[in-house]
Amino acid sequence: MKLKIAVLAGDGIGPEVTHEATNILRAVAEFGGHEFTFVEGLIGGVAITATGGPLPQETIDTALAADAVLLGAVGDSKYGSLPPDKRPEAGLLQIRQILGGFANLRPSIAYPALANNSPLRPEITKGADILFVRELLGGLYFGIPRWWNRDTPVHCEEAINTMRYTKPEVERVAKVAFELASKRKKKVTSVDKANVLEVSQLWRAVVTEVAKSYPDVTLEHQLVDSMAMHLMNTPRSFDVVLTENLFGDILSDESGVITGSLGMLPSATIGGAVNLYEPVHGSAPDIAGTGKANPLGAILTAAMVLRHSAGLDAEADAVEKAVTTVLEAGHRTADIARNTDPAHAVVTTTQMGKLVLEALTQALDRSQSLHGV
Ligand SMILES: NC(=O)c1ccc[n+]([C@@H]2O[C@H](COP(=O)([O-])OP(=O)(O)OC[C@H]3O[C@@H](n4cnc5c(N)ncnc54)[C@H](O)[C@@H]3O)[C@@H](O)[C@H]2O)c1
Ligand SMILES: CC(C)[C@H](C(=O)O)[C@@H](O)C(=O)O
Ligand SMILES: [Mg+2]
Repeated sequence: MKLKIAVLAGDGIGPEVTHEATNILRAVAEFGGHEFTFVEGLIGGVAITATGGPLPQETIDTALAADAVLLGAVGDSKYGSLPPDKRPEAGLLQIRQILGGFANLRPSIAYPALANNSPLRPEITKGADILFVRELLGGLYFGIPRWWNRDTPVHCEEAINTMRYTKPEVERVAKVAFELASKRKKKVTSVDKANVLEVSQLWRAVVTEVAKSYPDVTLEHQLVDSMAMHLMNTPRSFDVVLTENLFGDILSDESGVITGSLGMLPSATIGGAVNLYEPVHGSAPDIAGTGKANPLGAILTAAMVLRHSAGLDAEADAVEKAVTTVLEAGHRTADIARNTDPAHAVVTTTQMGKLVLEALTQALDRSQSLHGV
């Protein structure tokens, strides 16, 4: 099959982890005789430096002409004092809006091999397998009005963001959550703040209505504050967790504790003109350029590209299995090296990428010989 992938590596560790993810995609293409092409584009701080803005028109054109967009991360403290609409992050929000995907899927799995890396006890995390469905185009991120009443945040006395949702916006993302839950453990936990916010009351009413079309799926509602606590206390009790934009941003990072590291979490955004794939983590300026970045979130994101944009489910499974194999063999980047066997040296970003590539190549070789190819 043919797949044109726009690669927007971005800032900080973005290019480091994206490089490992594209290596995996190239290997899958080579083995299967697929034609994957990669077209690079600028976004974030690197785009500001090169062109003056965080999302050049050329990048928009590249992304819209692609079958899938693979993004690393954006964010650079150099541009930290710019107003929100000029910062690197604005490029990310704009590309999300332009591509139009509204359902951001963020799986969070407790890998048995990483059970001792989580600050949570293994008996709490064991078997946890959560899929966050985060609404990505609404809420406080995009609501109008938004402003501050002077030129800079330092001098302003008042600032406004608006949390706004319409019924169709909630309906369409809720349907995605119920569809996915009906193929999993058949439970949706909808997160809101309906005890205080009108927007959340609308959210709850619409989700309850959508649930009626999925009688085999159980729906529960949780208020976001206690949800943050339940997530750490009983992660195994959740299946699909449906949230508005900001609540999903916060809770999905929190779920990195279940997996063992934020660097392990992938995501895929579906429902728009072109699917957008990005690891959940940011540009991690504290470790950029040190070889400490964990590429597994980006590699697992590549697996989501294979599943959701290429229809290559077996290959996606093979990439995920290769990650598990490498973890089970004891290999660790620094972020997942807590309580590990001291016999295993901590590996760098590149070494981890190579290890997954080797495990994947071996698995693909085996499956080819099994099928007599
Ligand atoms: N999708 C994105 O592009 C995205 C997502 C989140 C944050 N950001 C941006 O990134 C910048 C830094 O934000 P932050 O520090 O709050 O969040 P971050 O996700 O970049 O980092 C949080 C912590 O997790 C660690 N970490 C993150 N990814 C890791 C990985 N792959 N391997 C090992 N450790 C990893 C970092 O070292 C840091 O200690 C900000 O400018 C923010 O806006 C971008
Ligand atoms: C960088 C930022 C705009 C982004 C978000 O808030 O959506 C990030 O935190 C994420 O989780 O993808
Ligand atoms: Mg986030």
